[in-house]
Amino acid sequence: MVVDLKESREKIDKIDREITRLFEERMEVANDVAAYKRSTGKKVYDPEREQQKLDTLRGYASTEFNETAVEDLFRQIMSISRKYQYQKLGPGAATIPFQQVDALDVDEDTRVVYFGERGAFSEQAMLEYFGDRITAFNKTTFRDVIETVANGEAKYGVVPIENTSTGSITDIYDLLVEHDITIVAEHVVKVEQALLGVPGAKTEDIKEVYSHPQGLLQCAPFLEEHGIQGIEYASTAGAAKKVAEEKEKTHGAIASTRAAEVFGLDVLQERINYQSTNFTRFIIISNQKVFLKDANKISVAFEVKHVPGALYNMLANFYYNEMNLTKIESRPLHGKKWEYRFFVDLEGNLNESAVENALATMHECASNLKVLGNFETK
Ligand SMILES: C=C(O[C@@H]1C=C(C(=O)O)C=C[C@H]1O)C(=O)O
Repeated sequence: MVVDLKESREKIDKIDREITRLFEERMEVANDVAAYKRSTGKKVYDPEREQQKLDTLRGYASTEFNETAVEDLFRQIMSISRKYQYQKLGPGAATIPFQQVDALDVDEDTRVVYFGERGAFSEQAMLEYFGDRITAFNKTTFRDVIETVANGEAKYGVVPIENTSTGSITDIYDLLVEHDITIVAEHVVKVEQALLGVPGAKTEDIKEVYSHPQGLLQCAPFLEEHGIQGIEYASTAGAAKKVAEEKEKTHGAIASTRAAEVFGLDVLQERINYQSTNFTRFIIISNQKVFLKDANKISVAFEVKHVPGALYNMLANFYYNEMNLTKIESRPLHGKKWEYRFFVDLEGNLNESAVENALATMHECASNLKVLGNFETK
């Protein structure tokens, strides 16, 4: 005979009430443990003890399904217990080698390196973020920008990391883990492409345009409509420079209106990109591990073992600590076939106990965990 639903639910209600009572009793004990740890300076997280507990509890389960389920359940319970302990201990319980600052250290002598040529969108991002009271210079490859910051030749660097139309700029992700640098800020630029030509030229004169492949793609309908041939070039601002040097009336460039100013070109037509929501996110990097007090996004990189559940357990740290995951990206690990490094963006500030808790546990679940930065996103 089938048991009545009402009857089953009443049973479940009773069991759940008992589980809640026991859970609260357990948390009371965790409070005692926190007090003990505070007085002895012992670390909150004890992975050996947790592993022993999981093994023992699995042994109590009567089916294979329940073995996994019990492990899953107690991973969560212990994570919550740790989160509670970190809260009781207050900030600084987990050691994160980042220093909070009220503002970034910037003055007229501060050297800032940006990617690309003058007039590039990276330069625009830099000027919008820092203003012009800095000492700016450029490097034409991502690697050079990153190395210039890593070795201290520049205090800050500005590079693109993501575009709304084309996605992540993966080279930057790889370079971020290769060097000891930190993301200290981000800045989003609305990318508006313009048709530039030599002074006096008209749109009808243009037969060929130079631009970065992205620029050509973003303006493809315009080029087709006007019967203009697109030719790929290293960067948008570089294309503007080339057109200015050639002084050929039939040659144009797709670049920013700023590039026109820089290289003395005319803006023949503004906003020729067909997608109006064309934004690029730039990051400001530093070789100092600092974060601003209003920082609300954390970027981390990590690797996990090539075993079932490895990524699940890693991501569970965020869920258990109520950290909203806003982006995940994976990049191939060199020398390891079909294995990946993960890049995750999370909402949070390094001062929060939930974040400290998550990071302390993440260190145990992953290898080569690197906090790439904690910065403000608007
Ligand atoms: C409660 C403790 O702190 C942490 C939480 C645990 C738990 O909830 O069982 C176990 C080990 C520690 O990582 C403890 O050290 O016993």
